Amino acid sequence: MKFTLQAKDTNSKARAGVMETAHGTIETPIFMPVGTAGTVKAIHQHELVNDIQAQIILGNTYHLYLRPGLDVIQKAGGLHKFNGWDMPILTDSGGYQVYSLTEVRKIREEGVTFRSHVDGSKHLFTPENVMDTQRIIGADIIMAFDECTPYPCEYSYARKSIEMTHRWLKRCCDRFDSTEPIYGYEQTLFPIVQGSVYKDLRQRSAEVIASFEREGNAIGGLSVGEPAEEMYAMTEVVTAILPEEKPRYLMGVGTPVNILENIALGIDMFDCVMPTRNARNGMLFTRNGIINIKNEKWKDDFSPIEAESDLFSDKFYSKAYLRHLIRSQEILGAQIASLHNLHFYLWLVKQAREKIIDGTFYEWKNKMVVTLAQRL
Ligand SMILES: CNc1nc2c(CC[C@H]3O[C@@H](OC)[C@H](OC)[C@@H]3O)c3nc(N)[nH]c(=O)c3cc2[nH]1
Repeated sequence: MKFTLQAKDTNSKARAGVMETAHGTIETPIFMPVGTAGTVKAIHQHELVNDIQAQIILGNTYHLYLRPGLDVIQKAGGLHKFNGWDMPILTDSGGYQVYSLTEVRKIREEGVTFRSHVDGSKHLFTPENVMDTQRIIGADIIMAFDECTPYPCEYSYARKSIEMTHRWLKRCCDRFDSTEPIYGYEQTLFPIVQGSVYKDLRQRSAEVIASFEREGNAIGGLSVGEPAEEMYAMTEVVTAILPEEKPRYLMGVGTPVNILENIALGIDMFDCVMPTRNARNGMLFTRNGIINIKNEKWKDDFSPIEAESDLFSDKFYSKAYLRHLIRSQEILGAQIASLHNLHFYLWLVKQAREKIIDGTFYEWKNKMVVTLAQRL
């Protein structure tokens, strides 16, 4: 996977670049719609490509391993063939899900045993078998098996945890580098920096991750409930150490404001369930601020969802109609709101990229973060 830096902001650490994968190119900064179980919830493939110009989507090892199962995905010829998305895919390793979705789990040096949240069956994830699983899924970018520490987390626990995450990373690299792609195209492994909210642990983890010299690097263990200032402080510490010429992926982030602030801190790639999950509950992100469409004030507002947007459904449907759909829990409500939010997130990072290239990012970012936080 090749990464070319195209522009760097002079007033911040923001940068614009392009990643080249076996399934196409990705222009950064980029937002990656989350398609946990092999689908971006409520969105059709042609909408992802044509309406919101998504460039890469996410899948998740934990979910896909449990359902539909690796046999189905392998028989299909990999996830791209299975869900018909012939552009780049990134899969997370499942480490986070094992901690966030399962009750009964044990973390050992060997790996993590857990019970499926689907049918209670028992499973073991190890650095080795999670690499094999991601080979079978066939994502272009795969993530190392790590421990995402909770927030808050004792310093002593976080210190022990990064050492295990680093030992697991070595096992991931050994396994990945000694196996071949199954479907004939190259895959890339990203390691993940941990260290909770402790500056010295973040520095140590970033140095160890950088020393593996992989083609891209991720920052984990954030967006787990810590205050935004802590997230920004840790990101700043880590981006000062991760190599400038490799893409940086901040996992699970975030709100539109989080994304702009972290672009300014040198992050290139983002993923978050907020645009789709919150859409289903009626929370719309717009260039003028946040709309809670369920609010009484939109009851007879027949103006378009977002008149300035170039998305057909933003102009075609009214706020009053979408409010009715969401309150009635109509499927169309989830579809319209999810497409709107994803379109907005992709528009926002595209705007950031263009401003970085034309040298106006910093002033634009400082104005936008005020506007985007407004409740309309
Ligand atoms: C939300 N905040 C957050 N997400 C995070 C994720 C992805 C969640 C993954 O789960 C699914 O979304 C819930 C997505 O999977 C498609 C995402 O990639 C993380 N993954 C790993 N391996 N390590 C981390 O330290 C980590 C931290 C996170 N913080």
